[in-house]
Amino acid sequence: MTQLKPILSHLDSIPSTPGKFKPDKSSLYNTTFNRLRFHPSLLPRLTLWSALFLFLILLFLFFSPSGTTTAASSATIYGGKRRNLHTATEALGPNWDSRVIESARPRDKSGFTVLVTGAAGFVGSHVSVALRRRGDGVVGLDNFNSYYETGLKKARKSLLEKSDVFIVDGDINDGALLQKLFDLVKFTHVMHLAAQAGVRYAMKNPSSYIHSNVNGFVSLLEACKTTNPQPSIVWASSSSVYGLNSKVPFSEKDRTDQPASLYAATKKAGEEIAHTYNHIYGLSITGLRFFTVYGPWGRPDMAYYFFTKDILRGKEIKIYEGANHGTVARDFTYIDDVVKGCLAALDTAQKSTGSGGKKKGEAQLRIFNLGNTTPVPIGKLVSILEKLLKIKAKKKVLSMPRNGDVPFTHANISLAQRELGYHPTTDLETGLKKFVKWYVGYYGSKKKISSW
Ligand SMILES: O=C(O)[C@H]1O[C@H](OP(=O)(O)OP(=O)(O)OC[C@H]2O[C@@H](n3ccc(=O)[nH]c3=O)[C@H](O)[C@@H]2O)[C@H](O)[C@@H](O)[C@@H]1O
Repeated sequence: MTQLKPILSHLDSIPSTPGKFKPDKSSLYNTTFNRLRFHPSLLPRLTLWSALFLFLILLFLFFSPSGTTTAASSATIYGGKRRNLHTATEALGPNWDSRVIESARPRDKSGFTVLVTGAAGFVGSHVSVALRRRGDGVVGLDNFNSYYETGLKKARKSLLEKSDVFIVDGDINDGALLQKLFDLVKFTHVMHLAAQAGVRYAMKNPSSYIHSNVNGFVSLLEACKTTNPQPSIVWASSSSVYGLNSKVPFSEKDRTDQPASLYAATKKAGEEIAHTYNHIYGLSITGLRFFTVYGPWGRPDMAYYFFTKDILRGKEIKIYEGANHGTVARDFTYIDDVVKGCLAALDTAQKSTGSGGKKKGEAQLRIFNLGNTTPVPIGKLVSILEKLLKIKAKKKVLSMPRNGDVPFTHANISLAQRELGYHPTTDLETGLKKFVKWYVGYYGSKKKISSW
């Protein structure tokens, strides 16, 4: 197979990292010296004391936490990498503020100005491009963490730059950075897609879920609530909130109090937190429950993605089955359909009602399923991939481990159909065909991939 070009050549970077806060090392001891009158007999003692004093200062600067006492840190969330979140403006890159302002500018006055968190992520990059294409102003925010290959996130960022979308390299937990962004730009909307995703990884790194999906969300809502005017917020919840719910298809009215994973629990917590901020501060908030979103520029931690990789490399793949050899199935939803749902949610979002951190009236609070309504067994997913890749997979069928996975998902989308005009049109085979085409183009020829 010949090498194929990435199919999303419309998608876009400025490397910049929140740097360390530089303490003002002003000469604290100068005044002491000036007050002393010189006497020759004082010289040795003076030298000794000054040296000691200087040593103590250096010792303090060396061992004190980098930054001020207010500097938050996301230390050890990812592989022990310490990252100071207190933002030094200069560390955001040259002319970052003018780049933010430029990127935020809509093509015409009726356009939105949207802050997209998680803009270097799978859904975030697609939504950012779609918004920019129709003329909205878009500023991205992403911490480029190493949960999966950062090269892929950087490649998405480069594509976004080609569409004139600037991504700020920063964390939603960094309140000082959010403040700077909200001071610079009057965002009409926030599309909050930054999250710690993945169901099974929650057993390996639980704190990363609390950090991003709970603390991070609250940090963002705090910034939104105080800014004036308050933006309308649309954010990514998850089908996983239905957990052990057995009533199908899943409707927004069904119970969501039996999460099967910590990931699901943090998304459910997000929905409750959204309720609180809507209730107290008048923020207009719409949550979208995504159902296993897949497609080009997808997430390498998801089954369809690493199955493709492993089939191409001739590596065995594990296919889970439920109790009594029950079928495990997912309501796989193609990225373009989800993007349409996200844009429709932004378009129908009412304004927030609060100002100056105070509620002025009731505000909109919504939740929608964004699924495909056609659950597909995992075995079928694999056979479609085999057909598209023209390679027989080495399969191992085993009982689903107790890892947070749920046996099936199936969306009832009538609410989103009615209120958002959401009509998904892509079946799994069509969507996977586009994914495989992209995958081979992105990673190289089949021959090259299998020799990794
Ligand atoms: O829609 C959602 O709410 C969720 O969809 C996905 O979660 P999931 O549906 O579990 O997607 P995958 O991790 O790609 O798993 C898909 C299916 O493959 C199965 N699987 C996974 C891994 C494996 O080795 N073998 C296997 O059969 C899983 O049990 C599951 O049924 C995303 O990873 C979540 O971030 C998202 O919130």
